[in-house]
Amino acid sequence: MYYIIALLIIAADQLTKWWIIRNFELGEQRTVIEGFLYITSHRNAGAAWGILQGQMWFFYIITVMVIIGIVYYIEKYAKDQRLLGIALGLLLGGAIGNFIDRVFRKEVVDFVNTYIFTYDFPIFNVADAALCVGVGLLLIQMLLEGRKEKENM
Ligand SMILES: CCC[C@@H]1OC(=O)[C@@H](C)C[C@H](C)CCCCC(=O)CCC[C@@H](CC)/C=C\C=C(/COC)CC[C@@H](O)[C@@H](O)C[C@H](O)CNC1=O
Repeated sequence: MYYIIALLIIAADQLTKWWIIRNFELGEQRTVIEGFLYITSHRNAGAAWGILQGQMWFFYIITVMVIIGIVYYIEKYAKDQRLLGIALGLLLGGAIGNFIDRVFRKEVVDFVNTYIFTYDFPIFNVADAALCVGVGLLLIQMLLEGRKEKENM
């Protein structure tokens, strides 16, 4: 079930990246919301904030470990915990989405360019957004889990 979430994320991620590559010159920018949201065709051969540029083997190893860990957790724990399953599905989709880029393109296609309170946030893509939402949901799940344990004490 949660694999469907991952598949939807991968499809949305790869479709948007494909659309960007077909319709945008590298570096081309189009305004969506003046001063807040732009679409900018960008490439990143590293991880968040462009760290570890070109370290593809490192990314392959980390991503494969992340994917194995997520599938293990889905099989073991997400049967009865919906929020956990959704978070893991988002993380799985995001990790695979960027993994596909790294394997076939040796770099990740980014295009969402937001200025959050004038801070030029790094340009990201659907896969990154899914990863971040997944991380956020995991944190919420852990907080809820912690509270439940306290109540049961
Ligand atoms: C989101 C994880 C980044 C993603 O990790 C992945 O692929 C995973 C599955 C594989 C990595 C090799 C391992 C994780 C490295 C951890 C990391 O990097 C610190 C994460 C902080 C994060 C909190 C969760 C903040 C937010 C950042 C950004 C996302 O904002 C929405 C900026 C994204 C832009 O710099 C964009 O150029 C990035 C480019 O698309 C490649 N993306 C990746 O490497």
